[in-house]
Amino acid sequence: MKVTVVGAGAVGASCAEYIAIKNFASEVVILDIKEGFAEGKAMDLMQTASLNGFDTKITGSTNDYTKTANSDVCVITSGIPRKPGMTREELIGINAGIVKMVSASLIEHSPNTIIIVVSNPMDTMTYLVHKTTGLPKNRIIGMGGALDSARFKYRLAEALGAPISDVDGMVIGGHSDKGMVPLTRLATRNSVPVSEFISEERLEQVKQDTKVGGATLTGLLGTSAWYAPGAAVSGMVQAIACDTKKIFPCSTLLEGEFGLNDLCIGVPVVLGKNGIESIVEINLSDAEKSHLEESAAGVSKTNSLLEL
Ligand SMILES: NC(=O)c1ccc[n+]([C@@H]2O[C@H](COP(=O)([O-])OP(=O)(O)OC[C@H]3O[C@@H](n4cnc5c(N)ncnc54)[C@H](O)[C@@H]3O)[C@@H](O)[C@H]2O)c1
Ligand SMILES: O=C(O)C[C@H](O)C(=O)O
Repeated sequence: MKVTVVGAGAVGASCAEYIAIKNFASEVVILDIKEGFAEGKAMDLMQTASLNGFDTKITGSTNDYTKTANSDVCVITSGIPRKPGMTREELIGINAGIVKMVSASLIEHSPNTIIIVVSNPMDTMTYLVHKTTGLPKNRIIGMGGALDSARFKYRLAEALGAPISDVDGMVIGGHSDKGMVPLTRLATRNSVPVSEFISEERLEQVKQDTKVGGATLTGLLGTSAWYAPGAAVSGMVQAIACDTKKIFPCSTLLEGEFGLNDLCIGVPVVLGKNGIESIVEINLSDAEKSHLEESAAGVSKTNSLLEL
């Protein structure tokens, strides 16, 4: 399994590190436009191999896409991150051009690749890759829900006073401060609905804290987060590499599923060797449906800013 990560910045390097540490890929290529940067990150990471016990070969490339040839999975993290006070949507102007150019270059050298889009605004960037590359829909996957769900579980565990491993939950909808739909009704502690343990008010607080998870970290760090994003991507790449058929909420092109059309937004999907193996159309309550529709309207509004 060969994986390319475009963007050797905070998120790209974290993706490469977690993929390598999990030791399921034979090769990871990191590519960046900044001279020598990807090569430096790759060398630094390779010098952790004997310490962390992995055999994945990591190499770097300064914008030379021939080095990425025949990648099975390509992860796009290139682009600017937000600063405190900004929304992800404000990044569209710069990131759309980068994502369009990068995805075309990747596909030129790896026509059979599966693409995972990370750059923000992620749902719109995923839609852009659909509109401009012609790759089949199962091979274009946006990463947002896996991260948002991890943050949801972190907040749930905090509220419950429980270990995170005892908690399960999922966030669907757009990867934006307003658009996330944490499914509190379906969240559990060891199979028991979390509503058995905490009040509606506390659960509402968990929901709100989850939705602004990225903004909270951006406020603390001065730029957006990277560890959990990298770990979330590595989990998705592993599911594809090992054909696990695990369910992740991912941004995918909807063609009638959940009553939505012509946009990419986070819904549960099965990930395996073909990328998105299927969309899992779970039953939503009326309130959840209307939150997902509102979220979709927000994503479509951002999509309309694309010059297609
Ligand atoms: N979807 C998510 O859940 C999620 C999570 C975290 C970050 N992000 C997004 O990921 C992106 C990257 O964040 P970061 O913190 O790593 O930023 P960063 O600035 O640390 O890294 C971005 C890298 O992209 C490189 N780059 C820019 N243009 C390029 C091009 N044309 N070709 C190759 N490389 C190029 C830059 O040189 C830089 O090294 C941002 O848009 C951020 O909002 C998304
Ligand atoms: O918050 C951001 O802008 C980055 C990313 O989308 C995140 O959720 O961490």
